[in-house]
Amino acid sequence: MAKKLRLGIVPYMNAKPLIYGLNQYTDSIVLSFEVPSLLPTMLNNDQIDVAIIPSIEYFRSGNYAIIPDISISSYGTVESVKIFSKVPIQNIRTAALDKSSLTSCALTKIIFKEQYHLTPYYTPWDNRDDISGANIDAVLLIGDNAMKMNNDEYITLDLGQAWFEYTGLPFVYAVWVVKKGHHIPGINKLLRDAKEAGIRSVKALATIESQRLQLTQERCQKYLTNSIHYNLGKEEIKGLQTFYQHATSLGLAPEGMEIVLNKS
Ligand SMILES: C=C(O[C@@H]1C=C(C(=O)O)C=C[C@H]1O)C(=O)O
Repeated sequence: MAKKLRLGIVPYMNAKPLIYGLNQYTDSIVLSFEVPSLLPTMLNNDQIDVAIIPSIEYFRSGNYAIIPDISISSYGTVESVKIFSKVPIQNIRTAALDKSSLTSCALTKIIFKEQYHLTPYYTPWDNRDDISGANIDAVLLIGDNAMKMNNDEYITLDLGQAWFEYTGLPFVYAVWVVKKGHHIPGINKLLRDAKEAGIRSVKALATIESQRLQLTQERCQKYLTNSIHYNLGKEEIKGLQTFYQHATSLGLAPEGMEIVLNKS
């Protein structure tokens, strides 16, 4: 029997439209679900062949080629990448950053430093911990945990919105990648077709996710159609390059990396 293609993907609602169309390939594809910060290591260790990885990691590594036309992005409000603060944003002195994230941790540092002139003391955050009892001013949460948080108890900052106000550009959180030189015939088309099928089925997906997360169907559908975007066109590439420039200027990524798209 031919070896199955191993895909690594984040477990959050935002990624579901990208994999919905792959359900029909259970004989030839196996999906592994893991938090974004761990997927690059799995790819490097050859535990998987293709992965959705945090965009910052693409620039840190230099070892990957990006599958064209697909991303997890926002064009303004993202809803699921948020600072939850106990104090006004300008007064944050200690901030804990979701350990599951890499890109949004970098984005937090960029927005805090460049927009708010803040350099808080940063610590990692395990999202099983209790925020109200923790000795920190603010927490960055991403994904389903951020969606499920009660906004009323905190001052919040939506980082997709903050980025858009700052740059006028979309923000790219994650991209599908393969290791450079790892030729997987047909992978670009397979993942693009899957994305298109997922987007066509977004209503059904929102219903499934609303039950899983105990959120309303309307909220899930709005999130998957208005907040999260799945293209990687000219504007998103510009957003990605602009993020990379800010990241290098703060020492969060090495200089000299190029955007390389996967050919097959
Ligand atoms: C928008 C999101 O994008 C995610 C954020 C990531 C990060 O911060 O490293 C990585 C993958 C994406 O799934 C989210 O999960 O809320």
